[in-house]
Amino acid sequence: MSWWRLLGAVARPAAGRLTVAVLAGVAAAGAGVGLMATAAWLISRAALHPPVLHLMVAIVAVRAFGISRGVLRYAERLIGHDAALRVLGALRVRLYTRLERLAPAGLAEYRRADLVQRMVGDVDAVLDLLTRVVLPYAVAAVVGAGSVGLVGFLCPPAGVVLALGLLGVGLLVPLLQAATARRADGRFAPLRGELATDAVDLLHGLPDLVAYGAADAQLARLAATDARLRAAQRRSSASTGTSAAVSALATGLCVVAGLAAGAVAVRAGTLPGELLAVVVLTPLAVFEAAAGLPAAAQRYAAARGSLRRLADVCAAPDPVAEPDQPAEVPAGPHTLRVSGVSAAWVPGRPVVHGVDLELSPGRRVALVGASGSGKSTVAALLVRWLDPCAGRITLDGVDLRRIPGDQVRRVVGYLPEDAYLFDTTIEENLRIGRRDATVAQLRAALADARLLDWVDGLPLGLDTPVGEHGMALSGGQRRRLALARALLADFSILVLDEPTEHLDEATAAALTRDLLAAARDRAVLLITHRTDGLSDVDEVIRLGAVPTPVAA
Ligand SMILES: Nc1ncnc2c1ncn2[C@@H]1O[C@H](COP(=O)(O)OP(=O)(O)OP(=O)(O)O)[C@@H](O)[C@H]1O
Repeated sequence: MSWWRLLGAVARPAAGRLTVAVLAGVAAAGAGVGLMATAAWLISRAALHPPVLHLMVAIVAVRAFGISRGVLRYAERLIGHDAALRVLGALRVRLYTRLERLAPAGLAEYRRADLVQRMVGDVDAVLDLLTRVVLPYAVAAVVGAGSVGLVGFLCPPAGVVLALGLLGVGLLVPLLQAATARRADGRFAPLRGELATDAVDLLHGLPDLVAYGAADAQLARLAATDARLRAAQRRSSASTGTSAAVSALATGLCVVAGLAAGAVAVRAGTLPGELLAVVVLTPLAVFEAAAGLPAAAQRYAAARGSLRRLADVCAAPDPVAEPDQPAEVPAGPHTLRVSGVSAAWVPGRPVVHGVDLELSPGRRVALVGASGSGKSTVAALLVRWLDPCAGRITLDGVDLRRIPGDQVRRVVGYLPEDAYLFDTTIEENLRIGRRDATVAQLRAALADARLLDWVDGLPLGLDTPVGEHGMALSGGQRRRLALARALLADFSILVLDEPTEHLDEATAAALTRDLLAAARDRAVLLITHRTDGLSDVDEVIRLGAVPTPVAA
């Protein structure tokens, strides 16, 4: 998807508001030009001492233009920002929805900090694009054309001078600026993404970097990226400064040239003397409206770089293809059957081969194997984050490829090894599983995960904050809380990925026992490194080996 298509798609619902903002901007700038023209005429005319009644219309017009200019400018800002913020919101939702669809397999090539930079900084660039590029250019184009018409009507040569000056400031200077600074402006967004990634890497890895004495090298890398960003900013600022100077010069030249053309016209008798000031001073107000155009052109280049990065994410291919004609998820109880399945993250390089397993209500299956043997890949297949490259997975006889991923994930719940706990209360973390759960249901899930006594003993109970990444809890408590959340969501089939990783033997054995008991009549696939303590499961499947029935 190209960046302008993306912008068009998210901006369409706000097109009406944007148009009103442009109209208010045109009216405000028009009032500015009208104020200057009327005031110029009024001063010239007043110098001839006419009866004051002859000046009344102009006096009232000056007042009306002066007051309405401020009011209209306020309206333009208000409506323009309202429209742009709506577009921003729509773009953020679109990007988030896309990330949701891509995660996790489709995001492998992106760094997290860079994605955050895209979500925040690059999306914000759209605000700049609409309020500081589109609006000023639209307003300057309309007001410029109108003013050239007015001045040209009074004194054609002065109109030509004004038209040339406006073309110079609005088109020529931005084009020259783009030629000198386009590369620098377009590099801002990627360089900011790189800088964010380096900074987050440094912060996360700081203890290891300090322990190995490698912090200086990482800092040097960060400094080098920062230096490249500063160099780009310096180049861009130099070109902005030059453009501002050239624009000011062009404005001055236009006024002088307009004065010369007007004076010639007055001498030739084609322009009444009191209109000379109108011809000379009106361009000042028009150039005020056009003065921001070179900076707008620069912002355009930077915003285009940001939008391209967003369009890249939106155009990234889906890791799994959603069905054209989706099948209904059959009513429970559910049975998931995996037959001769192979899977690859990279096409042509399968990492699991010929896996068979069945998860029917109440059945517990353990999936064991060495690190890297593909256990988590099997989990990804079951929740349809990945489709098999050979073999078949069915849910109650329906091929999983025919069921939309979201619906599969309503039946099959995945509890990853590092289930994320949000930096909020125990209750809010549980409610991710089921938003509308009653307190009794929350307590029941905690009881099933053997966490209720501990929560009841806390001074704040369910309102206890868990800290960033659940750091205020022990490793075992974190996993039990994540399990309670999964139980609350009431999936028919639960895939538990290394739930006892990094726990001591006794805690791990107790947790495994508890979670298998808590799953009750649900089907459970327990992925684990540990081969001991699996006496409670019905079958142990060793990846790459023949399945070993443990109990009937
Ligand atoms: N999102 C991904 N993109 C690309 N390759 C991946 C992805 N996830 C896993 N792999 C690759 O698939 C292979 C199997 O990895 P997987 O995580 O399934 O193994 P595992 O048995 O769960 O390992 P561990 O026990 O260490 O967690 C590895 O070679 C890994 O590099």
